[in-house]
Amino acid sequence: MKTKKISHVGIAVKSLEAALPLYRDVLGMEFEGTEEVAEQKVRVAFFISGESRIELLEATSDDSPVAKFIEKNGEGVHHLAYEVDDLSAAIAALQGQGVRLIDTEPRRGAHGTSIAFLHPKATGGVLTELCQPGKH
Ligand SMILES: C[C@@H](C(=O)O)C(=O)SCCNC(=O)CCNC(=O)[C@H](O)C(C)(C)COP(=O)(O)OP(=O)(O)OC[C@H]1O[C@@H](n2cnc3c(N)ncnc32)[C@H](O)[C@@H]1OP(=O)(O)O
Ligand SMILES: [Co+2]
Repeated sequence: MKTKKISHVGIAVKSLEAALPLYRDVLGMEFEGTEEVAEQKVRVAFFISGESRIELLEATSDDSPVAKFIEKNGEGVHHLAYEVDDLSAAIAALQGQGVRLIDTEPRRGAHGTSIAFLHPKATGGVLTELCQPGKH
């Protein structure tokens, strides 16, 4: 498996609306819009940063991974996402290397991507997402 660029950095926030001015008006980043990703129980907002993005994540329910994360750690960096060309092949390669995965099948991510998470216990405490654009 070979990762390409950093697709995005996911940041857990309590409220997208409250966090938006920092990224758009203080840091001066281009705001791409918001989207709900029901399967992940999040609402996300994207900002463009060069060839990568910042993904703000707001929980849409109490049992959302993001709600649990904020309860435990407060707001902050939640995950790193790398782009891959072929997510199914990447998952198979990781399984072949015995890497602990959260998702053994591609799931639907934001703006039509296919995504899969590696377990933070397998990645030195960094929740890691693989992301294939325009697949789902
Ligand atoms: C929209 C989409 C997209 O980009 O397109 C997204 O990004 S969706 C983004 C939101 N979706 C996700 O995050 C889906 C993948 N995440 C998950 O399945 C879950 O959050 C897990 C990572 C498996 C953790 O859930 P679990 O119920 O096990 O919670 P837990 O608090 O008991 O955590 C188990 C251990 O993992 C650690 N842990 C939990 N979340 C972590 C995180 N974000 N980064 C690093 N470590 C983390 C905890 O501290 C704990 O370690 P200790 O045992 O040492 O205390
Ligand atoms: Co993400």
